[in-house]
Amino acid sequence: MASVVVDHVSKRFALRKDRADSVGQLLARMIPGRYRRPRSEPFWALKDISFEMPPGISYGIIGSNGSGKSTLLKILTRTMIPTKGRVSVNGRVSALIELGAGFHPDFTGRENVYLNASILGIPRRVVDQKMDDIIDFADIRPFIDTPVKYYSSGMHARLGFSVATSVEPEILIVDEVLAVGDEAFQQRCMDRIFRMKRQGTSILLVSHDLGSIERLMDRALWINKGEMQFDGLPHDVVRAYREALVGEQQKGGDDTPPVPEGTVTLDEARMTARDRASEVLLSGEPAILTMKFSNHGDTSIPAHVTVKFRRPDGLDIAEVSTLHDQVKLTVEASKKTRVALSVDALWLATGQYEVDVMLHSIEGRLIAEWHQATTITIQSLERGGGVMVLPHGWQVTERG
Ligand SMILES: Nc1ncnc2c1ncn2[C@@H]1O[C@H](COP(=O)(O)OP(=O)(O)OP(=O)(O)O)[C@@H](O)[C@H]1O
Repeated sequence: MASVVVDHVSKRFALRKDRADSVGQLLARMIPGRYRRPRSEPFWALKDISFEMPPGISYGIIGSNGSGKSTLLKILTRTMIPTKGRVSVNGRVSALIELGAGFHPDFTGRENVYLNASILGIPRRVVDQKMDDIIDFADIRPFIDTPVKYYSSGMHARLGFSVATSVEPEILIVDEVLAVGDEAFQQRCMDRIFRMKRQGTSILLVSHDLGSIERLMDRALWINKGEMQFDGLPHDVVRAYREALVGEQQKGGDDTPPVPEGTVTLDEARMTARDRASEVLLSGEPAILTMKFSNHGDTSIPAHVTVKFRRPDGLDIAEVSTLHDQVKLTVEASKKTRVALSVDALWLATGQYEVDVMLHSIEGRLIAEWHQATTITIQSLERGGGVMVLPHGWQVTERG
């Protein structure tokens, strides 16, 4: 049985249309007998959404602002009732949806941990055992006995996330709240989410961080203006969503002229071992791909670089991009721009591999692509078949 079933769910809000056009109209409303009920119009924030999340499967939900993602999560956690359709959620749910939701402002952080846990049915004895971990992960020890109304939004988010993930849920539902924390904290959150996922927790994560959705989730859902646009593998959903975003940007009056062909050239692309002077790479060793671009035009071009590693038979092995990793880059006019991609380990089997390089403008237009910009040779000391070298170990235990 699926752990989450969303069955033809729609949600209608009443959108108030009672804008007063003048102070006179505003005052007139206050006169007894002249009060009119504000006019309202129905607004469907969700329209006929259906999907199923099997146990242990993690879903990322994406969509532009106001598309209905938070509304869907609120319906799943039963803080909101659907106008049509039904949801069923099987398993112990822990959710982090609104900043500080479930926190009582006058209670201290510690008291709120107990309060939250008791709502989730976690006994006090268990919370006592976990308290130190919860405080440490949230990194708020000096403030744990201070009422949460004095917490910053970052402290709220840290404590909320720490509690929600420390109670060993079967289903973890997280909205974009993580975005308020600093980058180091966001990284720790993503690491913890990933660890929980590996241990079997189903994650439902709303995020604008498309790279994390692609890396960490098993499936993705794109909600567009309240409607289900795409339910599929993260890579496919994210790609379709990105393409739509680029299309919209272009429609929205992107009048930067296309960069003429030949304006940017790739003068060099070379992959070498990071810690020794060698172009033959040992499988698993750190490596650096150095690219040198020349911009022969007289306008600097803010751009994104994408690098794709391929096997000569066309199998895509990996693709990375400054867009996904949110790295800013400008190919300066009449200059050379050096871009280095540092790779911690390429666990590839012995063989030759091809590297393609693409350059896009920030509006998403292809400026140039260099198919087989360089070739890399990998040598592996391991025997065995397959595409990759598997870092591994064996353990044999004799019994009896
Ligand atoms: N209680 C409410 N009353 C009226 N309209 C609402 C209510 N809650 C949400 N909406 C509207 O429903 C739509 C969907 O909102 P929702 O917060 O679910 O979007 P979202 O995809 O989570 O957006 P974001 O990425 O900005 O968080 C928006 O237009 C919002 O203004």
